[in-house]
Parts: sequence; structure tokens; C-alpha cells
Amino acid sequence: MSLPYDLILFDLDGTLIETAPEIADAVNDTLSECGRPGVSQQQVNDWIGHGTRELLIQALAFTDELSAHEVRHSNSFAAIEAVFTRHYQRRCGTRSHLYPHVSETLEALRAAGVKLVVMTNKEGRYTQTVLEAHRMAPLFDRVISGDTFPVKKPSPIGIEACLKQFATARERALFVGDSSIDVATARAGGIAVWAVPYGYNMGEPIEACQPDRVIPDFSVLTRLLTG
Ligand SMILES: O=C(O)COP(=O)(O)O
Repeated sequence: MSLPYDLILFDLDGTLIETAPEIADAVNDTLSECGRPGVSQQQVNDWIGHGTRELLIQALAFTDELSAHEVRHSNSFAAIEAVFTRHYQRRCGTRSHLYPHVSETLEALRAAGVKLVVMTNKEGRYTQTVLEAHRMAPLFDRVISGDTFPVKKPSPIGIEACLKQFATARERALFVGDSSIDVATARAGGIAVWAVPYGYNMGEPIEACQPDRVIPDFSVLTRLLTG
């Protein structure tokens, strides 16, 4: 089979795996243990995108009526983050699931020789746990998390590193994501970007970000790629 792309980079949360329910569980476990009221699933969904640490900062800014800056620089934040890490590691894999057709699509692309990369803003320690909970780690040639490089998406630093590692021409690489951050990352890296409409885009429809294509699910991805 002749494919138009040799390298495909996938966002994780909201693109490959629905992770928001167990992230909300871990946030609310943490808030409860730290004597704060809970937050809603919708709030958590809308805070996804800038990394799990930033999401926790948003939740605390909301419950404590502070700015994100104040939370980030408060004396208590490190201890609360440690509580969160314990809860999130325990919750990983309990209520997350792969979106339809993700598994077989990745297997088919891999079998066809396409290099596959996860590129997420989630911190590495959580990325590994989520991928392992779903036995997905062996499917990928490289995993780039929010703390792999000094800067996160939408910096194109991860795209540049992958183009170099896999000796791929820019026009032979594709980004598949669910948010304005993913579209901006691909644009900054000068590669094509397709987007799914079912993920977490901070409450905005994905069409507003003008990806090259909106694909309803991964089965379409296989069909479009194979013509
Ligand atoms: O952890 C996040 O907030 C975002 O993760 P994502 O980049 O995989 O969407």
C-alpha cells in the first residue's frame, strides 16, 4: 500500500484516548483531600490542553479564587501536586478508553511502515502510565511529552526533532489532533494537520481552528490514507 505520509504524530488526550473522566476523578480526589470543593467534568474538559500540571493549577485557581500565577507560585502548590500525582497514577486506566478504531488504525499504519509518534502536553510520568494502562506503548516509535523539551506544544520543537530522527521530509509528515494547540503546533512546524471533532478544544468547535481536514473518527483516517 502506498501512503501519502511516512510519519504521523498524534495528540494523546481527546485524540487517541478519552482521558478526561479519570483526570476529573484525580482532581476531585485531590481537592477533597486538601479540603476544597470539587469541580465539574465540563470544567476539567475545558482545562485540558496545556498539560496536567496546568490543569491542576486552573482547578486550584478556581476553588481558591486566585490567579493561575498566584497558585503556581504559592508555597502550598508543590505539596498539593504531590497529592495529585498519587491520585492520578492510581486513577490512570480506570475510566479512560481508546476512541473507536484507534487500535486497528495504528496497527495498520505501523504494519505499513509509517513511523508513529505521540506528541502530548501531558507530563511524561503520566503519559507513560496512560499508554501502559492501555498497552499502547509498543505501538509508538517515539513519545514526546510536555516535559520532554524545555517548551511544550505549540512549539514545533518536537516536530523538528522527529523530522530529523526519522529523516522525513516536511510534506511527508502529518499531525492528528483535537485542539487549537495541535493545529498551531503543526502550522508552526510546517506540516499538514487533521483534526477530530470529539476531543477537548477548550469549548470551541474544532472547525474554528481550520485544520486541513476534520475527520469524524479513525476509520476515516485509514480510508483517506489508503485512498
Ligand atoms: O495534558 C494535557 O492537558 C494535554 O494533553 P494533550 O496534548 O495530549 O491533549
